Parts: sequence; C-alpha cells; structure tokens
Amino acid sequence: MAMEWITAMDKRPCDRNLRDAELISCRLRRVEPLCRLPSSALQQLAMCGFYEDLEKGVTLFRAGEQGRFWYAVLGGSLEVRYHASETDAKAPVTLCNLSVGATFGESILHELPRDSTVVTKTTCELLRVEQQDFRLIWEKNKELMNDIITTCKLKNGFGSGVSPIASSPTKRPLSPDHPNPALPISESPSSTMSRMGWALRTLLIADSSSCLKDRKVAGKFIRKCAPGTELVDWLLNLSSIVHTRAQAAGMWQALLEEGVLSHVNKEQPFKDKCFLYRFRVDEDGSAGSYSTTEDTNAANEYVRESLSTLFQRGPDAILRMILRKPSHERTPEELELIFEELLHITALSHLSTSIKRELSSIIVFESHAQAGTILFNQGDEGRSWYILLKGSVDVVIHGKGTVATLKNGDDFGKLALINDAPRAATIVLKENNCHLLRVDKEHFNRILRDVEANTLRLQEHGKDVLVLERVAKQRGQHSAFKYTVMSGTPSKMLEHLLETRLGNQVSGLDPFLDDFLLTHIVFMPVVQLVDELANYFHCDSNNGSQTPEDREYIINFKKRVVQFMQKWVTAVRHAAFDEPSVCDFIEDLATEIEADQELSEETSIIHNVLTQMTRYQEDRNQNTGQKWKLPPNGQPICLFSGNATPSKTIIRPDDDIIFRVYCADHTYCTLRFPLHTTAGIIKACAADKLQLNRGPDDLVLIEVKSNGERSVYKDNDVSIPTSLSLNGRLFVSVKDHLDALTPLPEQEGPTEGIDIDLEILSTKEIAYQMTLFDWDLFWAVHEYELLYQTFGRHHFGKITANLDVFLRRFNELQFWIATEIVTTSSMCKRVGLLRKFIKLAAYCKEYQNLNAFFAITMGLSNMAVLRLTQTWEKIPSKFRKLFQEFEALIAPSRNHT
Ligand SMILES: Nc1ncnc2c1ncn2[C@@H]1O[C@@H]2COP(=O)(O)O[C@H]2[C@H]1O
Repeated sequence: MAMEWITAMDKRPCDRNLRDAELISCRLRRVEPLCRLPSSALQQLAMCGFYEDLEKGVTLFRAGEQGRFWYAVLGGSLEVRYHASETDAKAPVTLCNLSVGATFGESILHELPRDSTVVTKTTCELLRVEQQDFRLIWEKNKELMNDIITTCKLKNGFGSGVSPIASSPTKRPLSPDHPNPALPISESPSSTMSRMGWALRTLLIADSSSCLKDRKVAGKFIRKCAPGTELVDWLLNLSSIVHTRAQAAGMWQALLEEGVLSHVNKEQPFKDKCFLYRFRVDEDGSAGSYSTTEDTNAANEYVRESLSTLFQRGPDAILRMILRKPSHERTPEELELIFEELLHITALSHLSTSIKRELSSIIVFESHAQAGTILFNQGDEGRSWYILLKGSVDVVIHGKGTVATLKNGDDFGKLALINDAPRAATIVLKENNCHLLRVDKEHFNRILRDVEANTLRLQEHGKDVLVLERVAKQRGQHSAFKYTVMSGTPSKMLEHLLETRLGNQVSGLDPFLDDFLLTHIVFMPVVQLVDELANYFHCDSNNGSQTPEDREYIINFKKRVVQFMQKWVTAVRHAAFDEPSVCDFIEDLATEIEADQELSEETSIIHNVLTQMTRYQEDRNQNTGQKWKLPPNGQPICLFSGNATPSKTIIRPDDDIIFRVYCADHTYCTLRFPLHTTAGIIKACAADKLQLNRGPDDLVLIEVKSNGERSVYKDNDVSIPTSLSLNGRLFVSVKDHLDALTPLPEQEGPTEGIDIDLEILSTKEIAYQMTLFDWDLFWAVHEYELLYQTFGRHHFGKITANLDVFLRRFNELQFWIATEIVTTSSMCKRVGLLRKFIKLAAYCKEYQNLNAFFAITMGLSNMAVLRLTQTWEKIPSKFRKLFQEFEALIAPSRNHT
C-alpha cells in the first residue's frame, strides 16, 4: 500500500487515474490537519501534487526568492530560518520548525517574495503543489485552508502561515505608543503555549460540568466561552500546584498574552471576574466541539508534564500586563510589583529608590514579534529610551553595518534624548518576540535627565569607541549638551561630532567641536580626516535603493560635511589650505554641490571656503622664499628678519633661515636652509663645511646654552635655528667629545644695558609699542605650533618658528628687565628704573598684554634684582605693594586668576 501511493505520486499528474488519486488522497487523509479538507479538495491535491523525498540539509527556497510552490509536510521535519539583513553574514535566526502536517509557502498567493529560508532538518517527504493549482484549491476552501494554516501555526509555534514575517526588515515598526494589555504580545503563540492551550481546552471540553459553554450575550451567540472566575476555579481544581486564585489568573494571562485565549471582545486582559474568555481556535468556530478519549488522555499527560511551565510564567505575564496598562490604571499594589522588578534591572542600578518609584508609574512594556523589525532609524528624532528585557537587537550605522549587538539588560536610545540630537544608529530586532521596557522622552526629561549616570560608553564590535561624560553645569553656561566627549576612536568622535554638533537642530555648543577642529592632528592626520569626510559625503554612491527617509538622512549628512569644512577652515585657517588633500577635497565638494539641486543651500558656504582658499594661495605665492636671519648676540628679536618689524609676517616652512653652526674649537660655518630642514641634514652639511670628517652616526647637532647646559637634537627635528634658547648656540660635535664643548665668550650675556635713556621715554608709550609688537608676533603663531611643541615637532615634521620667536621675545624681555637694572650702577637711576618697570608691567596689564606683563614681572622677580634690597627700600611703598600683587598674579598656584 505504502509503495502504491508513492508509485501513484511519481506519475506525472496528467498520467494519474482515479485509482491513483484515491490512493494519494487516502494517504493525505492520515495527515492532521490536512485531513480536515473535504474529499474534493484532497482529490484535487492528489491529482496535481508532486511527491518530494528529500535528504537532510536541502534548501527548499531562500528568503527573497519569488515563490512558485506550496508545500505540505508528509514526513520528517524542516527548519524556517531568517537572516536579519540580506548582507548579514552571521548565523540566521531559526524562526520555527515544521513537522508532519505543517503546510508552508502560502506567500505565493500574494505574489510576495519568500520571507524566510526553509531547509530540511531530517530526510523529508513533501507534497508540492504549483501556484495555479494551489490557488484553485484555496479559492474553493478558503475558510478551511485558513483554519489549517492557523492550526499549523499554533502547533509549530510560528512561521508557516501566510507570511509570518511579511513585513520586510526595512519597514518601520508598529511601535505601540499605548500598548493594549488585552491583546497578545506575540503574533502567534509559542509551541509550548499553543499545545498547553490545546490540552486545557481538550480537558475543559471533556469535562461534562465544564464552564466552557456556548452562551448568548447581549443577543449575540458566543461559542465555547467561560467567565474568568470559573476558569480560575477550574484551574484550581485541576492541579494541586495551583494554590491561589492569583496564581491561576496569572496562568490564564500567560495564555492570553500569547493569543491562545482572549477576552470575547478583546477589551480585557485576563481578570478573575465575570468577563468572558474563549480559546482562539473557537473564534471562527472551526475547531471541533468534542474530545476523543485519545485526545483527553494525551491532554492529561501533557498537562501533568507541563503545567508547571505555565505556572512559572504566570507572575511575569501579570507583570507584563500591568506594564502595558496606562499609568492611571495601575493600582498601588501593581506599582509596587513594578518597582520590585525595576530593582533587578542593571541599566537602572545607578538610580535612587525614589526615581525607580517614579519610573514604576510610567515605564511601559513593549514587545515586537518579528526579527528584522526596525525600532527606529539613524537620523530619526529620539522619542524614547529602551531597556532590552528579552531578545537582542543590532545597532546598525550607515556605511558601517552592524556595529554592536545588545542583549538582555542592555539599554539604548539615550544619546538622542540627552543631547537633543538625532538617533545615532538604527536599531533592528535580531530575534522574534523581543521584549522591551520603554521610557518616553517627556518622562525621561522630567525624571532621568538630571540623574543620569556620569559616564556613557558606546561600543562597536565589543570595544569602547566613545566615552561621554556628564557636563557639570556651571553658572551662566548654556550648553545644549549634557554629555561631552571624554575619549573615543578618532572616527567615532568625528561621526558623533557630525551627528550632534552640526546641523540645524544644534542650539548651543560645548567645546568639543572646537577642541576637535584644533587638535585632531594629534590623533587623526589630515589625510585620514579628509578621507573620512569624503566617505561620509559620498555615502550614497554605493547605496542602490534609497527610501525617502534614507535620502533625507543622506542629504542631511552631506550638509553637515559642508558645514564641518566651513568651521574647520575658519578654525585652522591656512593650515588647512597648506594640505593638498584638503584643497582637492574642497574643489571636489564645490563641483558636486553645484551639480546637486538638493544641496543648493550649501553653494554659498562652499564658495566662501573656495574664496578663502584662493586668497590664501595668492598670498602664499606672493610671499614665497622669505629670508630670515637670527639676530646676532644680544640684539632684540625685532631684528630677526630683514624688516625692522615683523608686521604680521608669518614664517613659513619653506622660508630660508641663515644661521651659524660652531664646532668644539669655536670655529663656525654659516648655513642657509629652509626652516623645515631636519637636524640630520644640518648636521651633515655643517660637519662637511667644518671638515669634521666623521660619519653622520658619530656626530650630533647640539645646542650649548650660556650656562654650559647642552641639549642634543634628534635627526628628524625641524625648525632648529629658531628653537635655540636666548644666547644658545648651535654646535656640531663628535658624539664622544660632547664634554669638550664650551660656551662662546659672547654667550656670557651683555655686561651693559642698552644705550637708551629710558627715563626720557613715556612708560605708557613704551607699553603701547611693546603691545603692538607682541601682538604681531602672537598673531603669527598658529594653534598647531603649540601642539607641535607639546607633542614633539619630530612627530609631525612641522616647524614651530613663529612660536619659537614669540617665546624668545618673552625670555628676551624678562632678561632685558633684569639686565637693565643690575647693570645700572647709580642707585638713584636704578630706583627710577625699578619704578618705571613696575609701571610698565601695570600698563601692559592694562593693555591686556599678559605676555609682556608676565615677562616684566618675572624679570623683576629675578634673584639678582630681588637681592637689591636698598634699591627696593627706596621705591615708594605703593610700588612695592603693586609689585607684590603682580607676583601673586603670576604665581601658578592660583592658576593665574
Ligand atoms: N556604537 C554605537 N554608536 C551609536 N549608538 C550606539 C552604539 N552602540 C549602542 N548605541 C545605541 O544606539 C542608540 C541609537 O539611538 P540614540 O542615538 O538615541 O542612542 C544610541 C545608543 O544608545
């Protein structure tokens, strides 16, 4: 017989006769729930179906393929799999298993591509029916077919119905703003719950005194329903493990939240009251009304084995039900239950008891049935904060893909709320039936915003990529940001900056943007920065299909890149235009922006940047090849160049500088090199000129200071001549003979003051002129020079000449003050000079020239000057007092405040 039906099925449908059809339909009649179909339908299936006998591990179809067949499982089992994203290389999620009787592939009715992949788990026997044949059978037996599909879903837990995951992963979720505790939290019940439902219903039906009856309510006939109170009574009687009514109610609620049971009008969660409930299979009246003895025995056995599982689920089901109620409907006892639950949530552990109590009344339970659902998109407005209770989610970032997977207990979605910025990532559910707790923005702002944890860490691929720290609010400070960046990977910091510190929504700033613009060279070379900006700007080029939301996001991001460029060149000025990669990028941007209508508002910004760039390039061309000469001994820095004053002239890396290099016997050579020349080259050239016939490895370039101190240059150091200290001299020497180096006599320093009668000059006028001069020097210093100086010029290969000159000016001023005083032999003149210098410091301070003020005060604090007690005694006490104030001001202990 077995062989006969297979032989019949092996025939081509057009070759089958009535006997074949009878043999096949007999076989189908033994398969529950197919057997429920009328004979005519079974005959039709028998005439058009194909038999497939498959090995383990065969893929029947893949997600995304266009379906052609419907299937029924006659033997063996299969697995339904789902990939969270098409490009996701990670293991797929198993949605459910299909066993004998299951049917699948109904999506062909809707001409939809397959949502999931189906693979055989064991050797399998399948009935395969072509699309047009299945449609005919479906049309004639819609209700029964639907019922078979539902039963199949209940039995298998999920999946084989019409498009269980019909919504594509890119669709927006049904994020229920107001979840309804009367409705199920999953799309279809788990296999355990559906079987438990079947078992309880079978027993209820078998019980002659059962409460499950057909009833007439308000003139309407309702099949097989029962009041909550009676269902509770029945369950209490059924098993000794159920002791209290609350426990029984929890167990029924566990069935209700999975959709196995429901309130007849779908208006109530399970309540131990007279509300009527029924099993889902009774809603359309298709389920049978009687239980066979076999069924009853099987149900009894199942209940004996598995009721404890339902029992354990009760309390959680009750809690979830409460968490889906609106705040005003939660009773004090229910709030207490929630509060106790919140005590166990790690994401809330830093919060005080009173805050957790406040949260109890507003925190909401939310569940999502389908893996692949997008909770929200990167760039969306932030509306809620979430804690993951069950399941997992992928954190996906444009251009990067999945950067992290969050699991039970993790929280997300806070960043947008605390910074009033758009969502920094898209959150995609990785599993079916994810459970979340949600706190909406208005409550978050009211309850949590000011008590948030001090540190917030973002991870990508298991590593911290951004650490934010809460900003302590200072008086008068109106930063829009609650958190500022403490550390991070350069790329993540750039991404965070583009997302939060640029764009229209930013109403106030913290120093992060300026800090990044001015210091990125320390951790992110310009070439890398430009590369990343270009990637952000072109993020649409490898992104074929775009939804309008995607497009809006992309355009927004492009605008941010343009704004970043504008702010960057404004902050770093010529340093940006000195880099060829930056100039190329600016030109590319300008071309692309002009060609893109959606970026028309950005045209004026990029033109402005282009104009600045052109101006700078013209200026550079005019001033190329400047020549500088270090002033000879004792002369002031204003004689540094050929010009009498620096008049805002910037020293550039390719400007030449003329300087001397000495050797041990004090003979010297004069060299002329661009400022960016390395110490190694200078050393080799000087050794050659001074005929020190030694290899470069045996030689060093060294500064000898006036006190005999020596400091050796690294071969890759640049900006050498300007970095010499006041009265320092450059020597080239054999490494082993450093001890033989002595300062030149001229380095001893001046023995006389300058030959000007300072008394005839107005102190205010001197201070004024000094300030103008200092300002010019200061103006020429680029912020980057401070970084090169601090982190080591050799790391960057960049000159610090403008900063060197400015520092030299400070030292010069300081030593000039001391020299003038100690070289004035007349007491009377010295007293006058001391008074004049204190006044000079006061005027400099008044002109806000703190550089000169500090230098003068330090010059006056020189031990050689302080020792002149008689001179100090002769100046009026108000000058002495003023000087004491100045000394206090320069003391580092008070941080110069
Ligand atoms: N590496 C990451 N980059 C950005 N967001 C992340 C990252 N890891 C986790 N997230 C979370 O993803 C959320 C997306 O929305 P928010 O920007 O509000 O807050 C974000 C963080 O809570």
